[in-house]
Amino acid sequence: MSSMENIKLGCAPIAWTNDDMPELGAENSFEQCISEMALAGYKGTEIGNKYPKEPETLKKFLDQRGLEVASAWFSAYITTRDLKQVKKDFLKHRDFLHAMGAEVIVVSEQGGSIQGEIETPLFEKKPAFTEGEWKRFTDGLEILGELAKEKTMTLVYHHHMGTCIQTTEEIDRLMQETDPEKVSLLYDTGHLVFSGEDPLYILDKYFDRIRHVHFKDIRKEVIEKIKSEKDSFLIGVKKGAFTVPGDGEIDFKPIMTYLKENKYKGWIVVEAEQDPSICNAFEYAVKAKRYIDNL
Ligand SMILES: O=C1C[C@@H](O)[C@H](O)[C@@H](O)C1=O
Ligand SMILES: [Co+2]
Repeated sequence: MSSMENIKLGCAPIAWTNDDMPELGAENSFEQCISEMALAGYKGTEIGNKYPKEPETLKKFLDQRGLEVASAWFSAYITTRDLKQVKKDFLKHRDFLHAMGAEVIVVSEQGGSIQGEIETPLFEKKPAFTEGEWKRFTDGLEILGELAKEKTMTLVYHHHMGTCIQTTEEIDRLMQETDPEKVSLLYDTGHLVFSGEDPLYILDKYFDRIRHVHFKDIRKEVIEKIKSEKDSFLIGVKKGAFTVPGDGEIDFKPIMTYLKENKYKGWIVVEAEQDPSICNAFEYAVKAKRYIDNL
């Protein structure tokens, strides 16, 4: 028996205005973004730079459009900054998400990350943790996971291109060396396929730890070019590496079937950063919604 009963479909604002490169979609306003998400039929959103920072204000805007907050990204610097400061920043983020009614907190370690470096080649300069950094990272992440649990929330770790947790081996090690009670996994189809990983293998292996899903597709020919031209992650995004489900290379049918048959409970967030002046955010949000509804 497959079921959509426990799955909520959300949309990320990154297609309207890109948080990593705010010049992409600078012309799109917050209200346009959330109105178009709601019009396209989504039930929730993640949080972008243009969203109001005050929970009551944000709630009012979202309630008017029938949208909930699914989660929001937290850049952790466990391996490079004082843990006291990391915890302080995380608590602020946690409490904001809690006030917004979210149940999961997206975390990505940015110590050593090259994802924001526009001139650094993505594949050639991929970072890796030293043995010491692995220990510092997993210990620190479990501490953040405990802080999430204090509010009955779940830390979901976002594997990501250009970071030290990108490949199957790195995800395996992270899963092995952290307590499932403290660290869960965010499953992002686009990042897995971009990196050359098998998304169904990861889904099946870690289904019990996956508590949040990002659906994004890739354009294979663009990724081949990024590799041959030694582009950075950000240049790759500008060139159109990512697109919405149904518009690229990934077959979402077996992924969706797996999630439904195994009664995945939580959010699936359509997240496809690309240049909105080339690929209109509303048009692509509608395209993704139709494709997913038909799966
Ligand atoms: O979840 C995400 C958040 C973005 O800021 C990030 O760069 C993107 O690729 C992603 O998957
Ligand atoms: Co993502």
